[in-house]
Amino acid sequence: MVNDALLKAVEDELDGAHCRLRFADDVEARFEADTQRQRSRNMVLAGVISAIIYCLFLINDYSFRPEAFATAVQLRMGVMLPFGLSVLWWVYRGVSPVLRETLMASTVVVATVVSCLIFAKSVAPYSYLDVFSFGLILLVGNIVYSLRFSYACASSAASIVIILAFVLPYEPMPVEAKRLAIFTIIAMGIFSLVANYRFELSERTSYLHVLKEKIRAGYYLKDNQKLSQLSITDPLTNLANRRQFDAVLPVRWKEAIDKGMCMGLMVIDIDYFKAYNDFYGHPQGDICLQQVAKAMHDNSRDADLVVRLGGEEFVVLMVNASSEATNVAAERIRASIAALRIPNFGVSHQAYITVSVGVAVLSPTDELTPTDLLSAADRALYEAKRQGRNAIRMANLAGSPSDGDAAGDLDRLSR
Ligand SMILES: Nc1nc2c(ncn2[C@@H]2O[C@H](COP(=O)(O)OP(=O)(O)OP(=O)(O)O)[C@@H](O)[C@H]2O)c(=O)[nH]1
Repeated sequence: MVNDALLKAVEDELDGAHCRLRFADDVEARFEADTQRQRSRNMVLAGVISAIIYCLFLINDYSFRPEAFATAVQLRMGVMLPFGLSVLWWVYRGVSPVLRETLMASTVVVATVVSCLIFAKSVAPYSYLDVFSFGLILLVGNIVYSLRFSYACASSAASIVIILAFVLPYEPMPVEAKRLAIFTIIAMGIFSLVANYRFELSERTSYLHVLKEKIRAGYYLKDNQKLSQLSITDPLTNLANRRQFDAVLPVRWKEAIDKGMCMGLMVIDIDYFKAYNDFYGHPQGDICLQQVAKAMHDNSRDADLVVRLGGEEFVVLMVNASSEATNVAAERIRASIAALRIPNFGVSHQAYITVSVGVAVLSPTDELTPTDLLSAADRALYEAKRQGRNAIRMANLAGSPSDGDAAGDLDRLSR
């Protein structure tokens, strides 16, 4: 379910959560998926503790009804214990929610039957006192297991009917004691069901609140990521903006020093863009900037940072690029923009939009700064403009990996 729909569903549930013990199907499925594992584990732990205590009741069997002790051992250890442990193993392995609740509720009913059989088997004088303890079985199902409310109601009702069926015809027990025991058991059943209801309701309501906050936190995170992305992106061209360039350049510079790599930088400026703007108008100028930016982006490697510094000036930052590779990349960009064949009637009827590129490549050291690289590329751009535009010029830098690159070669490349 997409988060918007889920959030709406959760809010709807919260609006009506004061008495509902089942969510709409989508939210219920999510609730089960999120809580099932922990719930099964809790139930198994509660089941193991209850099984131990159930078996410890053999001590009472031994002292109250020694003549039925053998039967009690057989029923508690030979029937109830294997049945209960099998159910717990099954639940631990993972079953559907319906089967989990049914299996756990069945242990309550089977424990009631087993306890009633032991009780009915004995005619010892105080054996009937055991009936008062049957209410504990209801407490286990409703509070210790915390069965879902409907299963708690069903298993409590079934257990009470079974107890009535065994206790009412049991002659050695005085009528007053029967009445008191049955009242006590029914009262325990009702009180524990009230607690069970409130527990499930608060569990579900808390879950909804937590889920709602989680979904909202997800939104905030996404919004923050979006905002961060916006703050480092040029809105017109979607290229990186100057802020991103200023943040990334020192990092890549340091990385290049550490790894002994060289760094290439192109400063790219659209030729006669003022004339274009004056002739076609500012909105058309924006479209032209977008086309030029796309060509730059499409003709750069993913690892290169393509930046709109401002106006019609761009930068491409290349790490681990030799002079030759940087020049080839610069030429690819220059040629791709010329190939757009965007007419620039502001200059002449034969003119098209072109760019001039200043290139600088060097191996960063602690003695140099990123500004040295930028200034050198700027000076090279000025040269390219001065010598006629639609050209690439390479800065002649001390420390450049190929100082000897001749401007003449670049001229040939660029024309
Ligand atoms: N449409 C548009 N124009 C812009 C934007 N930013 C800067 N400009 C225009 O870009 C033009 C830059 O002109 P100049 O700096 O004179 O450079 P040029 O005409 O390209 O000349 P050379 O660089 O010497 O080839 C100006 O007309 C600015 O108004 C923008 O975001 N959109």
